Amino acid sequence: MDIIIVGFGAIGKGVAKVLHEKKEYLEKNYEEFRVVAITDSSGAAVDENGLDLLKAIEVKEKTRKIKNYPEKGKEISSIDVIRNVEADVVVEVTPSNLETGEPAKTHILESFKNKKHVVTANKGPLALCYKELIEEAKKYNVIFRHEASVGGAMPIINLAKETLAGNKILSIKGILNGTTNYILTKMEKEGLDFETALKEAKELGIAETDPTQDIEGLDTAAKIVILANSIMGMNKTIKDVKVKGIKRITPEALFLANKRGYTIKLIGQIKDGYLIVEPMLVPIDSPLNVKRTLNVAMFETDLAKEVVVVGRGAGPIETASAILSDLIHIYNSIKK
Ligand SMILES: NC(=O)c1ccc[n+]([C@@H]2O[C@H](COP(=O)([O-])OP(=O)(O)OC[C@H]3O[C@@H](n4cnc5c(N)ncnc54)[C@H](O)[C@@H]3O)[C@@H](O)[C@H]2O)c1
Ligand SMILES: N[C@@H](CCO)C(=O)O
Ligand code: NA
Repeated sequence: MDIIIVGFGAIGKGVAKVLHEKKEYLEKNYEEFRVVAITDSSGAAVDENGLDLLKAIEVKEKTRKIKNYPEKGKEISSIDVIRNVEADVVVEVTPSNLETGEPAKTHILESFKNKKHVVTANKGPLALCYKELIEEAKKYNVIFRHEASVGGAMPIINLAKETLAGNKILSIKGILNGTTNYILTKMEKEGLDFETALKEAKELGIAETDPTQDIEGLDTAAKIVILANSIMGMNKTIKDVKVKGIKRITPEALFLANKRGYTIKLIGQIKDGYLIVEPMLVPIDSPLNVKRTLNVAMFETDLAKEVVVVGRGAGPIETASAILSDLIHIYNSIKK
């Protein structure tokens, strides 16, 4: 199966690393998953026989520009690669823009028009025009998967759509941002100051390209909009979310909360049609009290009753895990 990776930052490189590591596994159980093009803001590397993924990662890490890939690098836009390079699937992992959804929205719609399936981790277009994307995928008869867009490696979207199929999801409450959970945990457990904890999160490759999206709760807001629309049948946008971030939370506030048997977490919740993101007091022994980059989601359903999932919500390899599972789903759907 031939793949184009659009965006070659923390997640794009994570996908390349995982596809390289899992090469034998994939050939034995499915077929060769070849990356025939990789793009970033500088241009692209294109090889219809499949790029050398370790070389691509090395070029990006050394020169920050994938167009410097030897012989196969060129100055060409992602749109032209999507239009002109033969491939089965586009993996869209450019930065999430929560105002316009671009450039991802155009990349995704252009992929559909060119009969390419899409797997994305990008929250922008999903939070701003979910219905339009689903309708366009149907119109061009292509598969559109986005497990990585909420909770990273933590199974949540496909879990609700597949394993909990038939259930009515009555409410969802959880921690859906790894960066803020990492910062709150480091402040609480190690007394680290906010800026140092944020710097560490950036070094881990878990923060957004613009980390204010994490800190101000907008990343979590985008995710609960995606959940509301994709697994609860709503039609919401990010403007429907009441959002508060964690800027005001201090190590002292966490210490005081601990003294009373609580911690403080950035909670996103969807209940009775309302979408809210705010720091909340959480009992120390609550299933919501997960640490560092972990995410957690508590579903209330009509048949299965309460279901709680925990997993790593961010990180290049962890997020690539969700992208790989969506790629395998597409393989199983088109090649069998
Ligand atoms: N980092 C995580 O843990 C994580 C987890 C889940 C989802 N995501 C989402 O995955 C996406 C990528 O995140 P990241 O951490 O890799 O970001 P990043 O900033 O590390 O990388 C973004 C990449 O996109 C490229 N890019 C920017 N504009 C482009 C364009 N027009 N065409 C092609 N490439 C372009 C940049 O050159 C860079 O290579 C984001 O939407 C993010 O919200 C990230
Ligand atoms: N910056 C996001 C990445 C995962 O969407 C987080 O910290 O959870
Ligand atoms: Na997920």
